[in-house]
Amino acid sequence: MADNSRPARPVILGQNQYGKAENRVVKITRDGATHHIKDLNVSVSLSGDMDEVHYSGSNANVLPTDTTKNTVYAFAKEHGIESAEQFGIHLARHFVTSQEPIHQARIRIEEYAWERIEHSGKGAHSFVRQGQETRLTQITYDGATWEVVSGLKDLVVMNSTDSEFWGYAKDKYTTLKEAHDRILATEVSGRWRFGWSDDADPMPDWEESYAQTKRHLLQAFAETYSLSLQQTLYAMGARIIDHRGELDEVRFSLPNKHHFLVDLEPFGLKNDTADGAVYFAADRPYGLIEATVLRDGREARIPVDLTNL
Ligand SMILES: O=c1[nH]c(=O)c2[nH]c(=O)[nH]c2[nH]1
Repeated sequence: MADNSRPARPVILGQNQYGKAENRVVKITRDGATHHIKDLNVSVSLSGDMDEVHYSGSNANVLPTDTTKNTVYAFAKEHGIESAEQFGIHLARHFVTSQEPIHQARIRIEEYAWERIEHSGKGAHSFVRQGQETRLTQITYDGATWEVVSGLKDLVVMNSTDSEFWGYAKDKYTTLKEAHDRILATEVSGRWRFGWSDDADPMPDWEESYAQTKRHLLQAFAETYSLSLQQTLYAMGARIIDHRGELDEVRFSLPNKHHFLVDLEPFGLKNDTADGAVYFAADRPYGLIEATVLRDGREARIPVDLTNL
């Protein structure tokens, strides 16, 4: 039998800690048609009487990192998230007081702030992530003709309801459950091409055009009851083409930022969308939905791959 006892070597274990890092937890609280959101990235790090797992591999003192992850999601559902500080204090106290070998818990939390999208539709469940998007433009001139393509990237938006996805094609590899109430979130990358091409014609008001195009995009996102991200994309593009006569073409690349309902049944907790739920915000893989929306009769010139622009 292998001798796993502490080797007689002039070597000792120094500081050590362990836990589950970057638990992406999104808690929606429903107050009638008004939703509130808490979006956290929670990292748990525990330390204490952990010599044996390092020296001999005995796991007797090790609360699995998987358990620390489950605790984060279960606490979000059971106790809610009032503030990152309150949530972190609650978790740290739990680990230190419930597991004798754990002497110290360090909980690090990043919180992502969301603002409401003001719009004239019903409900208050549409949000835009705080922080500026990056505004973009590309100008091409051959001495006679101008081409101006502007746009933005890194604009993160979410609807916490009014999104479904069902009735899709199925084959033997399909496992996705149909969704009748899901979160729809994306990080918008969009480009729009101006019709203006000739110095003899009046130039568009570039600043006003950007502000209004962004506004229409956000409002279409907020006001569209979505059966797919494809439908929402088209609604955003169509609204821009309808309202902004200076633009001929819009192209969007929309990653579907999946939010999965966490299964809390094993802990006796019901987690369904109807009364405010806890989600795991996945970062990859992600669906990627891309399309061009054109003014009828105009040519599509924005490159298919927006990273080339
Ligand atoms: O809005 C969506 N469109 C899809 O094409 C798709 N595919 C998928 O798995 N989920 C979704 N959601």
